[in-house]
Amino acid sequence: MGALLKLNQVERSFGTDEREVKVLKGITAEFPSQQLIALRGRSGSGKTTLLNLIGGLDQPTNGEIFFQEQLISSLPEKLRTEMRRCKMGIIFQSYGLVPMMTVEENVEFGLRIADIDRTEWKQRVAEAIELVGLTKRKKHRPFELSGGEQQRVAVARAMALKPPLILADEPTAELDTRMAFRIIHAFQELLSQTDTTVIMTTHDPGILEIVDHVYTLEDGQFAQE
Ligand SMILES: Nc1ncnc2c1ncn2[C@@H]1O[C@H](COP(=O)(O)OP(=O)(O)OP(=O)(O)O)[C@@H](O)[C@H]1O
Repeated sequence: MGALLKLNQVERSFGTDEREVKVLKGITAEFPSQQLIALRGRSGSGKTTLLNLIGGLDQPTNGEIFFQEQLISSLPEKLRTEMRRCKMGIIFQSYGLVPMMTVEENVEFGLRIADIDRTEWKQRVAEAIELVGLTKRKKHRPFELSGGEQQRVAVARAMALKPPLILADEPTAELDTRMAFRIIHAFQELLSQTDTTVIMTTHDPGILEIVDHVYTLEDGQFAQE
């Protein structure tokens, strides 16, 4: 099989005419399976915009995005949602947890909507919650947890799915160094056992050093490394 994800001259602008802002100006790249990839760039450089496009939460102004060799950038919203639920783990602050559900229920819900066989739920949920160190808090609801703990629930929800692609926007931003590396090692373990690729935004120099590849967004394009 070819690359897991291909971006072909992807552009995204916001606004029109003289108020138009060109955020992404032609991104071309290929991302294989089983990679831990970091995306960096200064504030406003378009990292979140790019993750939204890859996750099908937004569509490019021009250009194409292929995921598992399927052109996803022009799929209708319903199909993009289905693809995201089944094949992507999303760790974004705005892609929130369900407030009325406990930690366990939130992680299980991700499996339910992805149509994962019910017999696998219990073990996958317990494993993922253990990986992010929240076993003692599994009966709590999100509002009873700190920001960093909520972020770890989102990580567990994505990890339990074991999807081909995990997209994570600053997944370690609110965590202390020890917990941040625990999460990164959990990503590494997942991708050594499955075909998962993780694309995450980060500014953390320690993390940038241990990932497989770093892409830097500069002036709407990937800078040459
Ligand atoms: N829906 C939108 N409408 C108008 N402008 C937008 C929209 N979304 C993003 N932008 C603009 O696009 C630019 C890039 O934003 P984006 O959130 O992708 O940056 P970022 O690199 O993730 O920044 P940060 O590191 O601060 O999170 C910003 O100038 C932002 O104002």
